[in-house]
Amino acid sequence: MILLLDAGNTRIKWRLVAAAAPADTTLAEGDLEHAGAGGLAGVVRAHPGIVRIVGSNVAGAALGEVLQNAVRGLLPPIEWLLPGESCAGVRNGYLDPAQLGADRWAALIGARRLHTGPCLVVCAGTATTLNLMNADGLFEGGLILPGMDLMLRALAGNTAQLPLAEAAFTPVPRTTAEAIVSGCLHAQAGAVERMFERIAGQPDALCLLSGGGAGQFADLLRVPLRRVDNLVLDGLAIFAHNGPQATSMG
Ligand SMILES: Nc1ncnc2c1ncn2[C@@H]1O[C@H](COP(=O)(O)OP(=O)(O)O)[C@@H](O)[C@H]1O
Ligand SMILES: CC(C)(COP(=O)(O)O)[C@@H](O)C(=O)NCCC(=O)O
Ligand SMILES: [K+]
Repeated sequence: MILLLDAGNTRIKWRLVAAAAPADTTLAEGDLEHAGAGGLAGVVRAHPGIVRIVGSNVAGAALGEVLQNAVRGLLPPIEWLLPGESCAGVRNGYLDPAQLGADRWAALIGARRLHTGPCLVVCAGTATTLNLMNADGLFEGGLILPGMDLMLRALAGNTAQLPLAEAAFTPVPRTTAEAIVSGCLHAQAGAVERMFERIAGQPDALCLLSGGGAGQFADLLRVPLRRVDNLVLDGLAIFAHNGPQATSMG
């Protein structure tokens, strides 16, 4: 079995897949808090038969080291996905390919397997990223904005009168909490819809939406939409089976 790790800025998501391709069957999955990252050892011990760990990490080298130290002596070094020029049919259009977040790169690799038409790959996590990929598998570029929770916390933490709001989306808000929540949801959904306009006229254009925050604004989106549980882990599974092995970091 291969243990896949998606270390994001809020949580570490993990998934177990078979060592032989195709790896589209999830054998087990879960998540760890950053503070509990050492618990990766427990995940490995609880699932005998893991032979490799393949991961992406955008949460810093220190967290990568904690994860690596947790499994030292149990398994070979974690193979970290590092964004490059191309992988599994996806080409990286960033001016400096290495500058792209490893999670965005993995999500694009996962997306390409699910849809070969033009797509907007949206990952709603700590940050929300919107990534445009054309029908040839070229990642053309994309956007980064604060995720919904970050937007809410930025308002609460930097104003005198605004609370950390909890409310439902309301078209024309008449309370502060509704105004905040609806404003931030419009910002998330609006960014998606505006970016999707770039491909909307093309045949088979699709928005793929993934990430822990996806459920907060999925219902608001007026675009052809497919929800995917975790595109980053999907892409890591493909990388694990197709990509170069044994890249270590941290
Ligand atoms: N159990 C959970 N723990 C933390 N965040 C959660 C949970 N369930 C949903 N969320 C939402 O998911 C977001 C984090 O999504 P995730 O994809 O894990 O982010 P990241 O990849 O940046 O760590 C949070 O901002 C929150 O809105
Ligand atoms: C944009 C991100 C912070 C998203 O991280 P996440 O919300 O998934 O934790 C991460 O992909 C990142 O640090 N990217 C590097 C810069 C870039 O992709 O251009
Ligand atoms: K994200």
